[in-house]
Amino acid sequence: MATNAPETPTRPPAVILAGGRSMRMGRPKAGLVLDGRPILDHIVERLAPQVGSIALNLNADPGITLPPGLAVLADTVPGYFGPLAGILTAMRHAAEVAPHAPHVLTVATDTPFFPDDLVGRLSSIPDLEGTIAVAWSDGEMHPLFALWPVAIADDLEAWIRTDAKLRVRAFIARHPSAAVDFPMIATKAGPLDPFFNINTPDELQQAESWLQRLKDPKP
Ligand SMILES: Nc1nc2c(ncn2[C@@H]2O[C@H](COP(=O)(O)OP(=O)(O)OP(=O)(O)O)[C@@H](O)[C@H]2O)c(=O)[nH]1
Ligand SMILES: [Mg+2]
Repeated sequence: MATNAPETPTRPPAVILAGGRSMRMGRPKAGLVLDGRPILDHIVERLAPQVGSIALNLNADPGITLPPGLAVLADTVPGYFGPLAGILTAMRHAAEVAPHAPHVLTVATDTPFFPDDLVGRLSSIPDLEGTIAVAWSDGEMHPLFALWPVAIADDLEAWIRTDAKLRVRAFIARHPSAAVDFPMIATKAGPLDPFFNINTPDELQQAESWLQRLKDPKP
């Protein structure tokens, strides 16, 4: 989605990762509805103030009308090679739409409570250039929430074409990286991990419950 903001290091291009098969959910996660609205609306709303442009990485029809103006990108290396294929697609897209942007941001379509200061904090690490800045919370890495140097796209493509396991963490370990820790969100029902992600119908119900708690006044 085009916004009026220029592409600067603090307003990077962004890609929403939704290219998986959604096997556990049983239907495309990009087509989920949360709080009566498409989950993509929640994601785009949170992302738009933080980034210069937004595209959506998808490999199948999500079965809904997409938010207007969202560029849709199929994997540049087709064959469901996993999230790294989505990250590569994001890097290739960024190189096209924002040739001077050193990084591209990725977020996942199934993680609706991600921080509204995600980009600000990821891009504030020292020596950002050439570094993968990755979100953490509660002692866990969230490797799909990261700023990726576009310059490592060819290395990633070679890795996808040759590595058997295709683990995102293993790819990150090949490059300089920095961890940025995000706090839990306080709710009346206890702490909510901002990177709570929805994989199953049960987790979709949990997300609905968290949303109602977030609407309550802060404890
Ligand atoms: N581009 C792309 N993205 C993928 C692929 N596999 C998973 N992803 C994305 O990676 C993220 C994490 O994957 P999961 O949460 O396991 O989603 P999923 O693979 O669709 O769901 P399951 O089939 O239930 O594992 C999600 O945003 C997926 O859309 C793939 O082959 N290509
Ligand atoms: Mg998966």
